[in-house]
Amino acid sequence: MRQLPLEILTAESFAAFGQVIRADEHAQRYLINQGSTERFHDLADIDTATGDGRTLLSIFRGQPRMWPIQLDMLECHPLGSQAFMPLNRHPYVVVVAPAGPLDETRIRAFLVTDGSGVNYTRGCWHHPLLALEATSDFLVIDRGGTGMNLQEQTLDSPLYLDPASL
Ligand SMILES: NC(=O)N[C@@H](O)C(=O)O
Ligand code: NI
Repeated sequence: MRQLPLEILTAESFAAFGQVIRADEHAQRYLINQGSTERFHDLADIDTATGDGRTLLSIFRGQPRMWPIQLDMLECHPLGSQAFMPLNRHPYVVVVAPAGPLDETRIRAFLVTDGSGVNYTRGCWHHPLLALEATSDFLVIDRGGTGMNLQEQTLDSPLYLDPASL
């Protein structure tokens, strides 16, 4: 079983898979509401318009995964993007690979500990939600509508997330 190291999530390291959603100094931001509110503007490319697509806003309540964490499959959404924004500060793990035919050598894992969210681009391979430490709620924005928007693939070689790489 191959160990998959956990990387730190940055906009640059995640660029091939989508956007990092973070209210920080890198965002386009400006004051609104007579200066009482700061808007961190347009943080992710929400892509749900394919076909009769419409944008869904949901909450996913993820149960914490227990170590060792074995990964046997990835999935992708060929018709739209999918964004996850944590509603608490519990850590979680994002496992991704570039869109297109799944190349298992290009699977990467990111540990998120600062409350940042992620938006997977349309077709980006990812593992279903991997919450850690506690039951965790995530605001999820993805595509509703007709068409098969979930493709799953079993890995030829299962992977283990390597906690020692933290
Ligand atoms: N299937 C579903 O709605 N959830 C997955 O897409 C996921 O990425 O968690
Ligand atoms: Ni998904």
